[in-house]
Amino acid sequence: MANQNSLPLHERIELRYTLHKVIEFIILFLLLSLLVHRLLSFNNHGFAWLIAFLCELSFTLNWVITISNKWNIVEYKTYPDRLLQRVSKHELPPVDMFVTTADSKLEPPIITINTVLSLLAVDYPTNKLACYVSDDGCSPLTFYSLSEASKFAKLWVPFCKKYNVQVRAPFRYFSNNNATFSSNDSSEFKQEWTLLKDEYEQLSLKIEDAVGNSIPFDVSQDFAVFSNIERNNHPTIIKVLWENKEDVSDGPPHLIYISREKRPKHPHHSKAGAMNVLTRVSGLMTNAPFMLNVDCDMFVNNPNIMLHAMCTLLGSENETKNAFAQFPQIFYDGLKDDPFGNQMVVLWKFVGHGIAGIQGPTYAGTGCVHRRKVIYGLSPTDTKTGERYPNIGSGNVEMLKTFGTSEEFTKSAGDALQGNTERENMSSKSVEAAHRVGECEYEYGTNWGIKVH
Ligand SMILES: O=c1ccn([C@@H]2O[C@H](COP(=O)(O)OP(=O)(O)O[C@H]3O[C@H](CO)[C@@H](O)[C@H](O)[C@H]3O)[C@@H](O)[C@H]2O)c(=O)[nH]1
Ligand SMILES: [Mn+2]
Repeated sequence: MANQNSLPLHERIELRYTLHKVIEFIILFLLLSLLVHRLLSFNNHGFAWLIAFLCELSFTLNWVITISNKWNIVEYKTYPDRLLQRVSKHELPPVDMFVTTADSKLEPPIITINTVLSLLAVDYPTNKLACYVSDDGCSPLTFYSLSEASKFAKLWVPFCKKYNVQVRAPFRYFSNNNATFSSNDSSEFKQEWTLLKDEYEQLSLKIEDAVGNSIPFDVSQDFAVFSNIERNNHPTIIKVLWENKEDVSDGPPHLIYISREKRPKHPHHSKAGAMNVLTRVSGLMTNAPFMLNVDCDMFVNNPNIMLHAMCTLLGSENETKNAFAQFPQIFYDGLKDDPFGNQMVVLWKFVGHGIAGIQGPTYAGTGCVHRRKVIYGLSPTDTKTGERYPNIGSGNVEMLKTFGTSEEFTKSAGDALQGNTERENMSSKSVEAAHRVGECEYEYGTNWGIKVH
C-alpha cells in the first residue's frame, strides 16, 4: 500500500462526454451547411438574406468558441482525509472569510445571517477562522441581525459539529423536507434539534419585527454610530461582534462587522472596493494567508469546503501552481428541468469545467479562496518575495507607495508576503488602525486597484 503521505491531495480527472461531443459536432455541421446554403443562394435574395447570414455567422463563431472551451472537460477531485492524515488540525492554515452585502432591502438580513452562520459552522478549527461582513448599506438592521445571529451561533456551531449536519444554513436545514426524524435519531438529538429550531424561529421573528420598524435598538449603546448618518455619507464603522477569546477550536469564530467610509463624490467601486477594504481590515486584525469570499445571497452547502480548498491550494508540488480555489455555484428551488436555464448548469458544469481543463477555472466573484500574498501582487512565479518587494518592512518607501500610508498595514502586508502564517490576536490597536484603512481616500496614490486587488 502506498504511503499515505505520498498520495496526492487532489487529482485532475478528465471526463469524456463523447455523446455530447458528437451532438455538438452535428450542430456545428448543420450551422456550417446553413452558411454555405446562404452563400450559394445569395443572388436570388435581398437584404434580409444578408442580415440572416451575418446573424448565423456570429452564432456559428460563438458555437466554435463554446465547443473549444468545452473540449477538455476536467474535474478536480480532492481528498480531505489525506490532508488530515498529513497535518494535524492545529497545523491547518488560518482563513479569513468575507461576506459582502450592500442593501438590507434588496438583500434581506435574514439571508445574510444564514450565509454567515453557514460559514461560522464549517468543519475547520474555529480558532483558525474569522468572518468579516462588509455592509455597504451601512444598515443598523444588518448590524442588529448579525449581533443576534452571533448569539444563536453559540448553539448552532457546536450542534452542527456534534451531529455532522450537512447543510449548515439554518433556513435550509429547518426547511420542511428535513422536519421528520428517522428511527435512528437519539432522543438527545431530537431534543436539541427542537431547541435549535425554536431558537432559529425566535431569531427570524426578531429580525422580521426589526424589519417592520419596531427595532429594539438602544441608540445610547452599540447603535449610536448609526444615528444621524446617511448611507452614502458616514465614517468607517467597525464592530467586533464576537471574539473567540479563549482561542477554542469548536466555538464560533471571530465575527466582525464593517461598513467602510462613504462620502458623496468619492467613487466607492462597488463590490471591488468593499473587497479591498475587507482585505486590509482583515490584514490588520487576523492576517490569515487565505481569504474566502462569499456573496451574502450564497451559502456553504458542504461543511468541508475549507479542507477541499486546502487540498487544491496546498496539494501541488510548489505553491505557484494554484493561486486560488474556485467553488462552483449551485442554485436551489428552481423549476423542474430548469426550462429557462436559470440554474446555469451548462455554464458551471460544462463551460466551467472545460475552462478548468484549459488552464484553470476563472474567478467567479463568489465562493473563492484566494492566497493573500497573490492578491498583494506577488507574481505566481515569484515564490520568494525578493524580486517584487526587495525591502519589505513598514516605513519602506515602495511598500508605502504600494499599500498606502498605514504603517501597521504595511507591516502586516510584509508578513503576508513573506509567508508568515502565524495568526495574530486582535487588539484594540488593530481595530483603531482598521478604521483608517477603511477610509475612502486611503487608496489614493497607491497601487490598490492597479497592482494590488
Ligand atoms: O456596492 C456594492 C455592490 C455590491 N456589493 C456586493 O457584491 C455582491 C455581488 O453583487 P450582486 O449585485 O449581488 O451581483 P450578482 O449579479 O447577484 O452576482 C454576480 O456577480 C457577482 C459579482 O461579481 C458574483 O459574485 C456572482 O457570482 C455573480 O452571480 C453582493 O454580495 C453585494 O452585496 C457590495 O458589497 N457593494
Ligand atoms: Mn447577488
